[in-house]
This record gives sequence, C-alpha cells and structure tokens, in this order.
Amino acid sequence: MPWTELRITTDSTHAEALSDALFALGALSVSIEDAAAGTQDEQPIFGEPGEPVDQMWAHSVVVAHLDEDMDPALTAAAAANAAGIGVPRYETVTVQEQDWVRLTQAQFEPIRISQRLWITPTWHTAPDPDAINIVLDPGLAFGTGSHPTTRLCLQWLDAHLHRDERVLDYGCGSGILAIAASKLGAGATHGVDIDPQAMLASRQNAEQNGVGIGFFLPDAAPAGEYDVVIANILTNPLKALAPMLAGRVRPGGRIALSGILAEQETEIRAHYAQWFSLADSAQEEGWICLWGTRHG
Ligand SMILES: C[S@@+](CC[C@H](N)C(=O)[O-])C[C@H]1O[C@@H](n2cnc3c(N)ncnc32)[C@H](O)[C@@H]1O
Repeated sequence: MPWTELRITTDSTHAEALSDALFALGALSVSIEDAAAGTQDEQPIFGEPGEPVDQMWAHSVVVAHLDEDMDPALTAAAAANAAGIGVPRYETVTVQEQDWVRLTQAQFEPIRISQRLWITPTWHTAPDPDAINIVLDPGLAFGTGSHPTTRLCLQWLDAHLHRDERVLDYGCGSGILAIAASKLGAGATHGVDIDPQAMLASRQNAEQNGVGIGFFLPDAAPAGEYDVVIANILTNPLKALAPMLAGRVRPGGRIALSGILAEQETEIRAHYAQWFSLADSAQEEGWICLWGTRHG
C-alpha cells in the first residue's frame, strides 16, 4: 500500500514545533532535514555523544509520513495552527511500498578494511572466506565499519597489534574494535561504554563472532593496565577522559585515539603530551586516528 510523504518547508524557529504537532496529529514518522541537503549549501550538524544537538538548519524540511486516511492539506494546516504559524509551503510525494528489509540490507555491503580484514553482514557470504571476517549487522550501537574513524582504528589494530597483547576498547559501541582485536590475536580483551545499549550489542556481536570478551559499564570495569588502549570517542570526551585512559596504559604500552577532526589534532596532542609520545596519525575524510607510546 503506498502512503503519502508530506514535506513542509520551514525555518529553524518552527521546525521542532511543526514536528511535534505532526506526531501529535498521528503521523507515522517525522524527521527534520536540511533543506539544502545534497547542494553546495548543505550544512553538517554534529553532536557529542550523550549531549543534545542544540543547532537546527536555518532552512529545514519537516518530513512526515501520513496514514492513508490523513489528508495532507488539512494535516499541514492543523500542524501550522498548533505551531502558531500561518499555513506553510509544502509538497506531497507518494511513497510506494517496498521491501524495506531488503532495501536496508542492500545499503550494508561487506567492507574491506585491509588486506586480511573484512566486516561482513550476517546476510552476506564472506567475499574472502580465508580473510579475518568480522560478522556484524547494523544495530543500535555505533560501529559498523561505515564510519571513517572506525575504519582508521581497525586499520591501526591490524597494523600494530601484537599477539597476546591485552587490549582495552574504551567507548566500545558495537564492540567492533574489541572483536577485531580478539580475532587478530589479542590476549585478554575488554570493552567499556557508558551506554547500556552498547553492552547488549557488544555482547551479542562478540558471541556471533565466537570471541570471549568482557564488556563493562565504566563503574563495573576491572582495574588494571593494558598493553593497548584504543578509544574512538570524540575530542571533548577524550580530553576529559585523558588522565583515566593514561592510567590504563602500562608504561611503554600504546594508545590509539580517534573521533578527532583533523583540525583538532594539535589540541589533542597537547592534551596527551604529559603521558604519551603521540608519534603518528592517519587521516580519512577529515577524521584522524593518532597513536603513540606511554612514557616509561
Ligand atoms: C564513536 S562511537 C565508537 C564505537 C566503536 N568503538 C567504533 O570505533 O566504531 C563512541 C562510543 O563511545 C561511547 N562513549 C561516549 N562517551 C563515553 C564515556 N565518557 N565513557 C565511555 N564510553 C563513552 C558512546 O556511547 C559510543 O558508543
């Protein structure tokens, strides 16, 4: 059964109120998009994990999917009335029914990380059965391999991890880095995250990959030092966590940090310099991973 997509053009002041009103009126789903998406004026808006995004696009489109018995013109007028504005500019699009599961799955193809490391969704046959294959589906936690920071960290692990080294994956999300470390031959491997959902996803993914890894919320994490600590978070949390992370790396051990934009590299280097010689970095799509050794 096809349904109607109602697209209301508005500004940053009224987008939220229109979105709330459309939900209240019974829309099946509502989202707010950048009206300039796909053009040169597209404006990326990023947020730190756990912190609300307080920015909104100056020109937004509120997109609502309507049930067949909802009239688009009446719904747009009622939403505008509830938001305290005149009837806005809108258009409607008919969305044909699709096989959403297949459509979603088609967006997640196997990802080659390095010569010998792949991430393969469960519904795919591994392109290289002899490779190290991390079997992972998109889920509720960050870390499918589609983001450059995850790939940079995986490439770092592939190139730098030594057999039997103890690894701590701080901010483990889906558990992807800890799982990769384990499959690459790490010794005891632990993952930590503040998000309980990440615990569930990580444990499930580790089981699916047949690796034994301990995943913990921060307060429950076992004490002790590791040979390698890897943390793909974001610059602000990485700065706040620096003394704690430094305390988790044995003297002479290594740290790899990502979730850092290229222009934030100097800031992070300066912040970590009292504990680490951060020698090298790699970059992809404006994001970097940098790594180094804990002072003795
Ligand atoms: C960018 S994701 C990285 C996920 C995965 N490690 C990867 O590389 O794809 C960052 C993760 O850090 C977690 N996180 C953010 N702040 C944290 C904190 N203070 N302590 C522990 N985890 C944190 C988030 O919940 C999120 O799962």
